[in-house]
Amino acid sequence: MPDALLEFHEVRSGYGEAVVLDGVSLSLPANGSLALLGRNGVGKTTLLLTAMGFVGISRGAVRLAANDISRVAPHKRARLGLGWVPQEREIFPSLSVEENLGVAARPGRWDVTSIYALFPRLRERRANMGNQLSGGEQQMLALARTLMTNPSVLLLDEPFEGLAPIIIEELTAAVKKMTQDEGVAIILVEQHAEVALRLTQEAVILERGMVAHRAPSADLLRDGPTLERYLGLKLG
Ligand SMILES: Nc1ncnc2c1ncn2[C@@H]1O[C@H](COP(=O)(O)OP(=O)(O)OP(=O)(O)O)[C@@H](O)[C@H]1O
Repeated sequence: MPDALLEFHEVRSGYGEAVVLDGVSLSLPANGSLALLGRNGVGKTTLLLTAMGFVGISRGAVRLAANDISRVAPHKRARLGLGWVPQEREIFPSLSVEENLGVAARPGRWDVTSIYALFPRLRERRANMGNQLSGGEQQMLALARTLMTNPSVLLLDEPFEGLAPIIIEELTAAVKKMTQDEGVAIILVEQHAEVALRLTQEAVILERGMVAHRAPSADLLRDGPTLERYLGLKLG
C-alpha cells in the first residue's frame, strides 16, 4: 500500500456532546483522489472540517505525511499543506478575480499563469470583481484561490452544487487535469455521485458517521445495488 499523505485513524469527532464521526479510518496516498459519498447529514462536511481542525476530535488521530496533526490549529494545517475549498466559496466581493488569487499566493507550482491555463474563463474575467461573477465562476475562483496556496491535499466540499451542466463540465475538466496530470491529491465530497466517481480513484461511503463501504471508484460506478442501498441511486 502506498504511504498515506492524509490519514484518519479511528477518528471520533462532532459538535460538543454530539458525536458525528465515530471510528472513521481512511487513507489518502500522495497523488490520490478519494470521493466521499453518503446521504444528507451522514457527516461528510464534518469529516472535511475535522481534517482542517475546525471540528475537534475526541478519539483517534489525523495525520498528514505521517505527522499527528490532531491538535494543530486550522491555519497551521493550511500552512502544512491542507487546502480547504468551502461550500460557501467565500470570494472577496470587492476584490477582482486577480486580486482574489493574489491574496492567497504562496510559492510553488501554481501561480496566476498556471491557474489561468487551467481556468481560461478566469483569465477572461480577471478584472471582474468577485461579486460580478456567476455562481460557476465563483466556484472556479474558490478552487483556484485555494490552489494558489500550493496545497498537497485539496478538500473540496460539493463544488458542483447548484451549477449548470456546462459549468460542471468545465470544472470537472479542470479537476481532472489538476489531479491526473498534476498529481494534486483530493478528497471530494459530492452529491453528484457519478461525477465524483468518474473523477476519483477510490471511494468511501459514509453512513451515520461511519465508513459503510469502500471501493475503487470505477468498481463502485458499476455496482448498482451498493449505489442504491447507500445513496438511493438507480443506475440509468
Ligand atoms: N455546527 C454544528 N453543530 C451541531 N451539529 C452539527 C453542526 N453542523 C452539522 N451538524 C450535524 O452533524 C451531522 C452531520 O452533518 P454534515 O454537514 O457533516 O453532513 P453531510 O453529510 O455533509 O450532509 P450534507 O450532504 O447535507 O451536506 C448532521 O446531523 C448535522 O445536523
